[in-house]
Amino acid sequence: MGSRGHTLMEVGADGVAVITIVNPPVNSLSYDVLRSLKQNFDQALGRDDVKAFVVTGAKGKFSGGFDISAFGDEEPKERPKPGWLSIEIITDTIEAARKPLVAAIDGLALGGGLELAMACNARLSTPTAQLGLPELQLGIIPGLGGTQRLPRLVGLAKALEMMLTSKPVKGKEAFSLGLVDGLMSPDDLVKAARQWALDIVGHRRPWIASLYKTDKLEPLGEALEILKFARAQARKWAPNLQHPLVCIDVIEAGVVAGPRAGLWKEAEASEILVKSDTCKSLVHIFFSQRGTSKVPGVTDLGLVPRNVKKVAILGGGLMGSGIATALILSSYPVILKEVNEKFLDAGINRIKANLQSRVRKGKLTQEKFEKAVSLLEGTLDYGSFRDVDMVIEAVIENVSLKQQIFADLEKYCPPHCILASNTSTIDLNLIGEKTKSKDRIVGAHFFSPAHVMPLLEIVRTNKTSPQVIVDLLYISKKIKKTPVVVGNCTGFAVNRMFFPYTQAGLLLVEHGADVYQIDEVISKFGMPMGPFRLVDLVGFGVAIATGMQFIENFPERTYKSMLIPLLQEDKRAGETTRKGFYLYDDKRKASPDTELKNYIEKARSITGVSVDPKLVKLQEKDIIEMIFFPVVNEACRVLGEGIAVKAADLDISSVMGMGFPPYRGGILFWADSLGSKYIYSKLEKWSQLYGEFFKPCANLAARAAKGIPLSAPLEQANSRL
Ligand SMILES: C[C@H](O)CC(=O)SCCNC(=O)CCNC(=O)[C@H](O)C(C)(C)COP(=O)(O)OP(=O)(O)OC[C@H]1O[C@@H](n2cnc3c(N)ncnc32)[C@H](O)[C@@H]1OP(=O)(O)O
Repeated sequence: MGSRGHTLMEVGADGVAVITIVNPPVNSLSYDVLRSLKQNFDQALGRDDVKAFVVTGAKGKFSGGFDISAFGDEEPKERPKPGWLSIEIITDTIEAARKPLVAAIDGLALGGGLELAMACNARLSTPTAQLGLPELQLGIIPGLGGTQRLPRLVGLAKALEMMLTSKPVKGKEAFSLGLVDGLMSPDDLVKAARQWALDIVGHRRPWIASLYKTDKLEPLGEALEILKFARAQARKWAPNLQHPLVCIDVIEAGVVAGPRAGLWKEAEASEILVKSDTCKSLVHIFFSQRGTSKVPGVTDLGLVPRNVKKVAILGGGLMGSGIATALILSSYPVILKEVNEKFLDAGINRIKANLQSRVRKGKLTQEKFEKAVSLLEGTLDYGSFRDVDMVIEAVIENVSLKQQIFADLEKYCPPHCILASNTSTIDLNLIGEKTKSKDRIVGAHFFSPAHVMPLLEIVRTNKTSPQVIVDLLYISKKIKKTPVVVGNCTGFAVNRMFFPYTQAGLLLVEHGADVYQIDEVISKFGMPMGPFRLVDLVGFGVAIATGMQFIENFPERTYKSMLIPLLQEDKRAGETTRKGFYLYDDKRKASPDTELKNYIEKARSITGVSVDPKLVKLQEKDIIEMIFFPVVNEACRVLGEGIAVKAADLDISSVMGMGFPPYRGGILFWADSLGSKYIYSKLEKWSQLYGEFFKPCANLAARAAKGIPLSAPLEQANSRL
């Protein structure tokens, strides 16, 4: 690989050496950049005409932090021992230099970027720059002194909050916290930083080494209490993760034994964490999330997204109103169409309620609320569809209704208008059957609640034009969703992969496993909720309707249980009826129901299944495998059929669509950590014991036979067969 960035140094007549980090797109700190920085620095330290330094980043960005793609470099020659970077370079060379340094921060200073800035003797930033230490999101801790310097600049409580939540602060807040010393406009930034540096030289401003500041640190007793509280929070928020606790330990070492001891502990812990499975998984998620918008044959054609100025939404129900909320929040004018005044009012009120809830949580100002509402217009006919650029249909899942709607849309919308459906299961070719506009029909499958959930499944048929996909990819970025482009099939990628999730649960329960134990184990694994709590939330009406789709399309591998229909017969249809697999109180808190066993017995007698003693006494590991391996199996099918472009897209879909724990890297990344052979052999065994539902698919079987990872590209798997 070629050079990964460098720094540029320019020495002015004023005696200030300005070092600029140049490594597009985010000026990350690669080893090349760090080496170049050190060279510049060493050189200028020896020059008599240099009195002081300013460090800044090219093109309005200070630095996005250490180069994440270099995490995997096993033993780079540049990293001879722990602490080489953070102690020898950042602390003993830069912070301890005989000439002062000022950081000029525009755009962003994240992770190692902010850590470098904190080692400078002062920091100036623009009011909108983002400053933060998001390392925990990657399974590591700040490793260039951030755990030591941030608490000394902003106090322990705030520093812990910033590190544990990974959330950056804006320049303006950073100034009020004491993290930066002055705010400047982007145009004045470097000039002001030069002057600041000269002022330090001339003793007109203090020469501060952040590492030894103590005025912001809380007194020891209080500090220990804060750390204790943070530990309790970290255990509660992320019970499966070690590194937040390691971060707190490292911070504590600095507070108790002094910052140098803290630096050493930080360096040693970083060395271990960067090699951990958690870090590898989270780095995989970081790059995979950015990779979903690179679609071969679509985004490599040089197409430019068209300007979508106005969107129409059909249907103001839960989905339609959520989608409208997401769009107006991102400044898209929206027309909401309903069939009568009553439904239209209800839809508009739902949208307003979505926005108001944001205002209440402090996430939206009243002014922005009003602006968003002003972008919304209600209608009962197609009259105003003349100038819309995109329509999203979000009516009930009824094929003939949708066919009629799309035929109407073709008549009333301009010929360039994108015709999208939010269907979660129905074949798009069927929906567009009565039109001649198949090239502009596309699926825009949002997840409920649409204004909150981060995933957008973009479904293309073999007729959808690449331009339409490019347009939708752009819109998804604008409305802050992660897009994943998938092919057309029953359930598309997410619902199809996860339909065995509930089914596996039902199969286990009919064979004697316990509903509540399954949910508990699966939650502990890291899912937001187990299969039974989830189906209660979704509601049995929807669950049965989608179940029917799967029975129709994949009869051989659908486990047919009567348990949910039996419960529904008794008006137990999930959370909305206060009874499903759980009982719900006024506050929607779920508790187990002793009556459930009667229904299970009845279901068992209908299916003719008897209790299997082995499945009554399942270990945690068995439950996890029996619930998730069928999901992995379906993911392999989706991949094998080309419904998903690459395995990483399914990892992102599982994390963002279903809440699969990101620190396990997504469904297939996790599966690969166990091995295709192992998963195959388990599924094969269960399929003999419990039927076709578990039968490994051809793609999985082929990979297991050759020992190829499930995430390896398809050509690789095929070519070696
Ligand atoms: C030792 C130290 O303590 C360890 C560290 O510093 S770890 C790194 C800490 N820094 C971070 O976690 C920041 C990570 N980056 C981000 O959050 C976001 O990329 C950002 C806010 C900087 C920019 O966001 P945005 O403008 O939406 O652009 P985004 O698409 O995310 O990134 C642009 C490109 O830069 C890459 N990139 C961003 N940050 C990177 C980094 N730190 N290292 C390597 N590549 C990076 C992305 O992969 C993407 O590449 P692509 O164009 O090939 O897909």
